Amino acid sequence: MTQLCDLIVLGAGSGGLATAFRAAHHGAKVVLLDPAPPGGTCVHRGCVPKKALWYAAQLAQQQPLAREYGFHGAGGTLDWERFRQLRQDYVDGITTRYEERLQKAGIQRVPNAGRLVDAGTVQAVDGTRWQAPHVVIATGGRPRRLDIPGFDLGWVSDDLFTLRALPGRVAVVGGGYVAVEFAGLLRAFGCEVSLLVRGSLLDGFDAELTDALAERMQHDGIRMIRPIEVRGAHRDAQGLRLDGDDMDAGGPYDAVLWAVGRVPNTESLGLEALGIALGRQGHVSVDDYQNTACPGIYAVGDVTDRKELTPVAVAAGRRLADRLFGGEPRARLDYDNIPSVLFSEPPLASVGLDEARAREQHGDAVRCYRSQFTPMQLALAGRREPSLMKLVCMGDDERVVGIHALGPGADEMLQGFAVAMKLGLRKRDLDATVAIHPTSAEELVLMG
Ligand SMILES: Cc1cc2nc3c(=O)[nH]c(=O)nc-3n(C[C@H](O)[C@H](O)[C@H](O)COP(=O)(O)OP(=O)(O)OC[C@H]3O[C@@H](n4cnc5c(N)ncnc54)[C@H](O)[C@@H]3O)c2cc1C
Ligand SMILES: NC(=O)c1ccc[n+]([C@@H]2O[C@H](COP(=O)([O-])OP(=O)(O)OC[C@H]3O[C@@H](n4cnc5c(N)ncnc54)[C@H](O)[C@@H]3O)[C@@H](O)[C@H]2O)c1
Repeated sequence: MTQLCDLIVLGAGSGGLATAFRAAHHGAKVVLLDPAPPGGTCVHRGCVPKKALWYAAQLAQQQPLAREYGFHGAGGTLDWERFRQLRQDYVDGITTRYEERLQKAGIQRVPNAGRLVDAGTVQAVDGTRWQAPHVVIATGGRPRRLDIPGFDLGWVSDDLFTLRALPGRVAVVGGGYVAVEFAGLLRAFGCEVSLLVRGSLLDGFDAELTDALAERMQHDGIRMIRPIEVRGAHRDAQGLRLDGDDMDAGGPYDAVLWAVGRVPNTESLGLEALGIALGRQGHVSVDDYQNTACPGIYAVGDVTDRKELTPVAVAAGRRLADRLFGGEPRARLDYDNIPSVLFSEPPLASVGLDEARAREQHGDAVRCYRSQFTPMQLALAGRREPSLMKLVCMGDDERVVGIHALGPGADEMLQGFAVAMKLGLRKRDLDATVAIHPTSAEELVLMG
């Protein structure tokens, strides 16, 4: 028998949950399918457990600084198993709260994968069917696996969250968010880390800041091997070896982390039969309103080819539910100027255009301001570990089109500046703002 409802959501990750909750809030009868516990990548294999690792890494890094400040006996090694349990308890708490909220909101949760059998009908793997005028695809993605010999000898990011012990020597392959974050985290916990990068590091971020970050990572003991194309992996008596092109891939290693991007979960959804086009990498193509080519079917989050960030999936899902059920026919997410933070050491925060893209688009109308300084907390201990901040401005009235910050605190600093940019920030607005002293953030309003 086919059951009827107003909205079917495939996937209970960041995007699917946000869509379902907002639609239910507007009074829609919602069915939410996911074979996994609610939370998706962010809660179980992404942002949340990663940020827990980052907090622990920050504490590890504060210990030498405490000694430099004169603390005696500061320090100690991390009880990995205790920390792993704390992290898991925290994640379990989020999952439980989601389950309670879903029940309270009257959302029917189905612990099964689903696929579309026609435009408004979804079938779960056990054969149960639901029908609705609206179906949202929010099935997210998974780590990309390369078709090269020995790939299975290594880990992907999901595997790092189940580790019972840390490796000694580890190779991280990739140059994006996951590669750089995990290289930094593993290094902070004392692993010997090599980062093998095929092309540019952190494409899309401002090159001046990524160069500074690369320098800092090497200063912290991460061995950077680039440019290198890794063609496979094998094991010998000493450990794991990577097969590179002309360049020496280092090694032997105890572990390899493949961090070579992510692919969307779109294969078994029945989309092609409905005329829904998939992009080159398998993403669902959507318009500005999250509509696919098939009326009544929408997609949000990592399954689309937009920025793969939790707040993006959440915001797109909420806007979509407001449009379908909240009486806001023009509601849609503005994908411009989305801020993001890379939880490296130190963190790298960025919103808007980097200098290269700004110059591509606006030529000589671009003017950049920058400030390089050692934060007081580090300078006090005699360290020279500069932070770098940069404003990218455009036109005679110097509209701020990019803000980039690398340094301690950059992660918490950027959100407010991103609001200002959304409101049309000009350089003169920053000049007119009184600084907060002594902070690192004040540099952003004091650039000459
Ligand atoms: C290591 C790592 C760290 C990250 N850190 C950050 C960060 O710090 N900040 C940030 O903003 N973003 C971060 N991200 C990105 C963020 O996790 C994703 O952008 C976000 O989770 C995307 O949400 P989503 O709802 O689109 O998909 P997902 O969260 O992946 O959820 C998709 C859900 O769909 C389910 N599903 C799949 N197929 C089906 C089916 N056929 N039927 C029903 N259900 C199905 C899956 O089980 C899953 O639960 C990180 C990602 C990774 C991998
Ligand atoms: N802090 C955060 O907000 C955060 C953290 C992690 C992930 N994310 C999100 O998740 C997305 C995915 O992150 P990611 O790091 O998996 O992907 P990514 O797209 O950021 O980086 C993939 C990297 O793999 C490299 N690569 C691809 N194929 C390769 C190959 N065959 N050999 C060697 N290198 C190869 C690419 O050149 C690139 O450097 C990010 O784009 C980001 O949106 C966000």
